[in-house]
Amino acid sequence: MKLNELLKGVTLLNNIDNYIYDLPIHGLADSSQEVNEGFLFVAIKGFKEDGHKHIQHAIQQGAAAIVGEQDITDLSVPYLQVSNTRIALGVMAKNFYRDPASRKIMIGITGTNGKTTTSYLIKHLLEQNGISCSVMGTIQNIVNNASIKSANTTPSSLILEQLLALSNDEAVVMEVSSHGLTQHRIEGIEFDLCLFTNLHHEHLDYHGSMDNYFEAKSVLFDHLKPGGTAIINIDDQWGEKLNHKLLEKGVNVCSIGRRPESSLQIASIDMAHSAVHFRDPHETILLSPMAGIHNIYNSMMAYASALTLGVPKDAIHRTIANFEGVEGRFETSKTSTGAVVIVDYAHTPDAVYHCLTTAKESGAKRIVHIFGFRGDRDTTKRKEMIEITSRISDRFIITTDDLNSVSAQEMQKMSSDFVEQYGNNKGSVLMDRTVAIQQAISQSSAGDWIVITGKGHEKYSHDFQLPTDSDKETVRYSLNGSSKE
Ligand SMILES: CC(=O)N[C@H]1[C@@H](OP(=O)(O)OP(=O)(O)OC[C@H]2O[C@@H](n3ccc(=O)[nH]c3=O)[C@H](O)[C@@H]2O)O[C@H](CO)[C@@H](O)[C@@H]1O[C@H](C)C(=O)N[C@@H](C)C(=O)N[C@H](CCC(=O)O)C(=O)O
Ligand SMILES: Nc1ncnc2c1ncn2[C@@H]1O[C@H](COP(=O)(O)OP(=O)(O)OP(=O)(O)O)[C@@H](O)[C@H]1O
Repeated sequence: MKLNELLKGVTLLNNIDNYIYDLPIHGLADSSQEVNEGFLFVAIKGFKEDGHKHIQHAIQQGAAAIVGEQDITDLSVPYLQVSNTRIALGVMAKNFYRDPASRKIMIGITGTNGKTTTSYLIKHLLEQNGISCSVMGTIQNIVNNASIKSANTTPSSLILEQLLALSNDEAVVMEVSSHGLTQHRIEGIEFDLCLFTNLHHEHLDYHGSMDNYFEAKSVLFDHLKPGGTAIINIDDQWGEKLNHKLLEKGVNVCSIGRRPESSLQIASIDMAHSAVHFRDPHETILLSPMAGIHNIYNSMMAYASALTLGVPKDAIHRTIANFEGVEGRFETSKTSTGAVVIVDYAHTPDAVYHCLTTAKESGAKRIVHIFGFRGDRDTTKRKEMIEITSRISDRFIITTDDLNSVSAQEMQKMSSDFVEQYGNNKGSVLMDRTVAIQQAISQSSAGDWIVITGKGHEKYSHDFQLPTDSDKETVRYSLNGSSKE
């Protein structure tokens, strides 16, 4: 592609000679390590590194031109200065891959909790009803039915355009994180549906306040196509705020909630059968295929999405029933003594609350909760998490999650202090995650529920005593003596 085509929609801050616009560009890279002959290298000032420091490396690798933010004049290849390289990268990636999103049904989901679950539910409903669907999110990306590892919940704009170009699927459902939004990873993408699940305490280390976090999430809705629909849980206070904001702007909103003004109004929820009765406009019953009130909301969000895209109601009701759940989300095993073991990805106070409450509502007589804190991540949510577990569970064990740059000793001390201060005499600390799980399982009996939260589908990032790589494997090993299925 010629440089002038690539630059459509990009405002340059410096003057370049006209002949440069004819330069052929063979590829785009935002990492100097990925530059090949004839590529354009985009220098990004990141959180850890400054891409501008790698411009010479990119040129050695064969870069034909450089885009950056700094005022640079002495390069051996053309230099194009822009005010924001993350935005420019999005626009150029869209041009380079010829805007694949414009030929697809695009669905974006944001919110603190429920994005992954809702996206898998939507994929299921669409595919069962004849619409092939790619998924991009935390666990993996799935394109043309093949799994592709995901490094981020929301990929960089370059990877996103590459995945979209690869996809032959008719629809794409993607999780859109607040980091992704503030870092312009969806620059240039327009969505047919934008969903808001809820907003709770999370990532305040990054956003500073709930208001900033909300503003970051709201940006997704600026990416709605004209005529697109916003689907919002207005039982969430931030969802209600977003609903007002969008209605004032004249956006189509399908709101979900208990209030009479909800487009899909919940009349009642029957927890025993995971069922929601709603007025649609006549009373309808939707059965959630997964336990817990949070999953009833996730199911309603998916229902509203499929309905808006034209899937008939009866087909949705029929096909939602055979949804098999999502890896690492309330995954259930049973011990030989009749105790229940849950592996769940809850790592926010609200998710922990929902997970433990669901265990209780599902018949737990005694809950043993095993979880840990992530090093270097939002430390302000820890107290709330301990308060919640000490209120709902009968016993809790703080163990190791991802330490990141924090030492095991420091995390152990912090955990012990928190247990002592806020643990209501129910907590203890056992840093080896695998031993904590194994002991809890071996000491359990019928009626006990061992709820292991935080890691869900993820592999361990530390070595532990048992020869296992994830909570699921540790549970299997503790139950059967082997970590394999
Ligand atoms: C803190 C953060 O969000 N970082 C994201 C950001 O990285 P960055 O641009 O700051 O990267 P950097 O390492 O400082 O490097 C700057 C630039 O120098 C370049 N470089 C670097 C080295 C070199 O030799 N040559 C070179 O060119 C890099 O390629 C990069 O372009 O942009 C990258 C591309 O989009 C992201 O992959 C990366 O996510 C990191 C891995 C991350 O962990 N992010 C988390 C916080 C995150 O984004 N999480 C959300 C989900 C949150 C949730 O659970 O809800 C997500 O969407 O994943
Ligand atoms: N609608 C919801 N409301 C509150 N908690 C939820 C909801 N849906 C799921 N959860 C809880 O949050 C955990 C993570 O769910 P899920 O992966 O669907 O959310 P997510 O938004 O994708 O999370 P992340 O951004 O961390 O990947 C679940 O294991 C469950 O405990």
